[in-house]
Amino acid sequence: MTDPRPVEPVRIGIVSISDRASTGVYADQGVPALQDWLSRALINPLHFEPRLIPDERETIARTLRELVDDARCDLVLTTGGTGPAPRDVTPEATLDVADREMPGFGEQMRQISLHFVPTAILSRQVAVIRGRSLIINLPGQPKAIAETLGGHPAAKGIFAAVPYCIDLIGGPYLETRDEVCAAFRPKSAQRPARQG
Ligand SMILES: Nc1ncnc2c1ncn2[C@@H]1O[C@H](COP(=O)(O)OP(=O)(O)OP(=O)(O)O)[C@@H](O)[C@H]1O
Ligand SMILES: Nc1nc2c(c(=O)[nH]1)N[C@H]1C(S)=C(S)[C@@H](COP(=O)(O)O)O[C@H]1N2
Repeated sequence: MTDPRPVEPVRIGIVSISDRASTGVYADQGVPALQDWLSRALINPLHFEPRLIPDERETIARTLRELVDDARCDLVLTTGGTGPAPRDVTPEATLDVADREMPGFGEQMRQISLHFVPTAILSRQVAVIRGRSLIINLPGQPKAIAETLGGHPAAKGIFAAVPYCIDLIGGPYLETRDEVCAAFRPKSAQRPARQG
């Protein structure tokens, strides 16, 4: 049996949080790296809402509220500002806008990242739900984006759990390309395969 329903469009907020990239000291690689990975992983038509902002708690929280409440994003990914330096405040700002915490994402990202760098434990990244949107922090190193979303042979990437999480909070049905990211859903939540 094939699924006759059209692939649902998805709205994704992408927030690069960097003092230096946002003031032009270096070119931002966060937004392009996130857009590249998501465009390869997802079959759905994607609408991106990109933002490049400094490491300021109020600015980060305001941006996240705007992306969820006004731009109606189903998913928001941030990159940067998760470490222990005094200006790293992304997790605090994310918790400021949270309805609920999703601790498994941060736990799994640190597990994955330990297969790449011993300093993985320095990332305080969190994930939360606000309304019907999932917000996830990723580390600032541009290479950490593909590492945490896609994973390592020894540790599954976190994106595998994102589609089912978005189902459960009432968002669109995310469909992935298995060669980039094999999403996992319980059998009862799976739709029939697509033709072709
Ligand atoms: N948006 C970005 N674009 C390109 N490289 C970045 C970006 N964000 C971080 N990096 C790189 O990853 C490193 C670690 O990221 P982190 O978020 O800790 O930045 P930082 O040292 O606080 O500096 P800044 O906030 O000015 O980017 C940075 O020092 C930089 O080399
Ligand atoms: N997958 C992955 N995770 C990673 C890293 C990385 O290069 N790859 N860098 C680590 C380092 S060095 C730090 S300081 C923390 C926090 O980074 P951030 O402040 O850029 O968010 O993320 C860690 N997690």
